[in-house]
Amino acid sequence: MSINNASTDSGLDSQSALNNNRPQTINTSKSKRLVVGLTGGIGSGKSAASDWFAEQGIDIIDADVIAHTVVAKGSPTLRKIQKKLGDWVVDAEGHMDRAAVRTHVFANPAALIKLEEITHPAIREAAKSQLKASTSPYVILSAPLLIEAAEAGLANLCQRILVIDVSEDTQLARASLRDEQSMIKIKAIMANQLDREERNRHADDIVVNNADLAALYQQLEPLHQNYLTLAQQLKYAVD
Ligand SMILES: CC(C)(COP(=O)(O)OP(=O)(O)OC[C@H]1O[C@@H](n2cnc3c(N)ncnc32)[C@H](O)[C@@H]1O)[C@@H](O)C(=O)NCCC(=O)NCCS
Ligand SMILES: Nc1ncnc2c1ncn2[C@@H]1O[C@H](COP(=O)(O)OP(=O)(O)OP(=O)(O)O)[C@@H](O)[C@H]1O
Repeated sequence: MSINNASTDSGLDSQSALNNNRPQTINTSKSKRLVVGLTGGIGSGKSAASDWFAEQGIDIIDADVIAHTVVAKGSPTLRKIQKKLGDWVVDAEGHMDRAAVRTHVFANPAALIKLEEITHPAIREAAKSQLKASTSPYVILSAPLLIEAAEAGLANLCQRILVIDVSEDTQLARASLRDEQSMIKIKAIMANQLDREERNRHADDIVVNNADLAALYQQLEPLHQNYLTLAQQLKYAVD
């Protein structure tokens, strides 16, 4: 069953684009909790957007953070990766050698698949338990591969998808400035992510983050109000 957002006026202007192809509906059969999936390519501004939602009191579940936690030193997930890819994935201190793994998997599609087959189920399980523990009016689930990793099922946990959209030039410039990584490495990661058009097609809401942070926050405010309304409707929906 799905319910309509009674006030179809979401308060969004044309710049803070609601994806017009998508009705303001939410699937109540999934959960009585509104989970908004937040996604975008590398360096698009997911963390900047998450930080703003967190300031509004919204719980954030960050798949990137979980992805780091599940491969902690001595974890079963790291042992599985080591068994699958080789002992070289672990450094002398027993930590995952992230730079070595990154270089290897983004140049070897088969190795990336092997890595994701191990990490994605672990990320999903951890995300599910964080969802259970969360208490805010709605929850943001931030994941770079929300749409790509359909088999990992993160998108299945979400009622709506919010995409942070940015031009590829801005993406490259911001990601390389932040990580001090070469354009080539960032382009290799981008090649393993959806292109903008395809990602935007899956969006319920789209925020364009080509300008400054103030412009980003200005677009997030009406979305936040809309999510609060949808969360209330979902809470009291009758199946
Ligand atoms: C390959 C790894 C070791 C590189 O680690 P590193 O510390 O250099 O990068 P980090 O994890 O901070 O990721 C940086 C960015 O790369 C992108 N990215 C990460 N994993 C992937 C992937 N499997 N496919 C495409 N892009 C990815 C994301 O935009 C992410 O924000 C690491 O990203 C990893 O273990 N990836 C597999 C787990 C995964 O899929 N994570 C994404 C969360 S759903
Ligand atoms: N509107 C903006 N104006 C200026 N800088 C920005 C803006 N949005 C984000 N940034 C900066 O760009 C960089 C990338 O943003 P952020 O870390 O939020 O992206 P991300 O989508 O979380 O990236 P990743 O997928 O790599 O984790 C950061 O240094 C951030 O401070």
